[in-house]
Amino acid sequence: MQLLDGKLAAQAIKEDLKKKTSALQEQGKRSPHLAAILVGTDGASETYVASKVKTCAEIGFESTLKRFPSTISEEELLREIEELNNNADVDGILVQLPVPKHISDDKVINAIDPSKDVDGFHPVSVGNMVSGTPTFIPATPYGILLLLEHFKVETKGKHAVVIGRSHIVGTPMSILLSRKAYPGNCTVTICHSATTNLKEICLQGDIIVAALGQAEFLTADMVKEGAVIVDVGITRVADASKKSGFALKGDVKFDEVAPKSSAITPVPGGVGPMTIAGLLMNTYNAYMKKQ
Ligand SMILES: Nc1nc(=O)c2c([nH]1)NC[C@@H]1CN(c3ccc(C(=O)N[C@@H](CCC(=O)O)C(=O)O)cc3)C=[N+]21
Repeated sequence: MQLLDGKLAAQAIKEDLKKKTSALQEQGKRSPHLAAILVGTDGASETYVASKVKTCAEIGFESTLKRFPSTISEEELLREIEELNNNADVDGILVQLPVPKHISDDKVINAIDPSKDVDGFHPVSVGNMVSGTPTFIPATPYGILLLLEHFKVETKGKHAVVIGRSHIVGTPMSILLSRKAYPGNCTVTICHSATTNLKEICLQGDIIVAALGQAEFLTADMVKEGAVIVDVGITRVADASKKSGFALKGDVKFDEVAPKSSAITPVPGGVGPMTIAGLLMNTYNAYMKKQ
């Protein structure tokens, strides 16, 4: 069993971006700049955004974190996005989701200039991905592709089973894995809450991407011997023995699935760090497109 170590793969990508950024600075150019908007004080969102900002600093990217109380109006938030759209020194804009209920996700996503849409959620980015001329791929699927590439996982002709059909992970992941380019060229099955024979389908999977958001859902009896397992889930489960009061659990029951798999991502330290790597790659690409 090979551990698909996302921390390690993300480190290699970060080092590469750091070198590229120093080269830009030596030419007297400014650095790529990511602007993140965080609304409210959700614990997990705080952690992720802090991690994105910290990683920018590590590799020499500029970053701006704009924080707003959960009482901010939709109108005001849209104005803030517009301001970042018009700021020529900002390459990538990310609005950490979820936003409070009185604010429309769709309006927020649509407000972002597609040339700065490093999350890849804007309809223009989605359209470009589907029509085979991707501009920005959502960070998590992008990170997973980079991870498979880093560890040279064979994907051609494999049956990939994607569990979950979210716009952020399941849907784009299934599209990307079906493309001809490596890593891809898979036969893809998407499973979801209305799938009746999930276990039978999973047992056929050479590659399983678990992205349904249910802690320890995928068990050993659902997995074929030698399958490659990508665990996208990250759920905080109460755990009194931890200083934080919680443990992070993936969508895969790691201890029993790992021995059966040929390769598997851990949680934490798997897809999470690669999501950040995907976001930084998108930010760098946004910067380069403007040059
Ligand atoms: N507009 C938007 N873009 C996002 O990309 C986005 C978002 N909203 N909302 C929430 C999800 C979640 N997400 C993660 C990023 C890093 C880790 C990560 O680094 N996780 C660490 C553990 C971090 C911890 O201790 O909690 C790991 O898996 O090793 C996880 C999850 C980005 N998201």
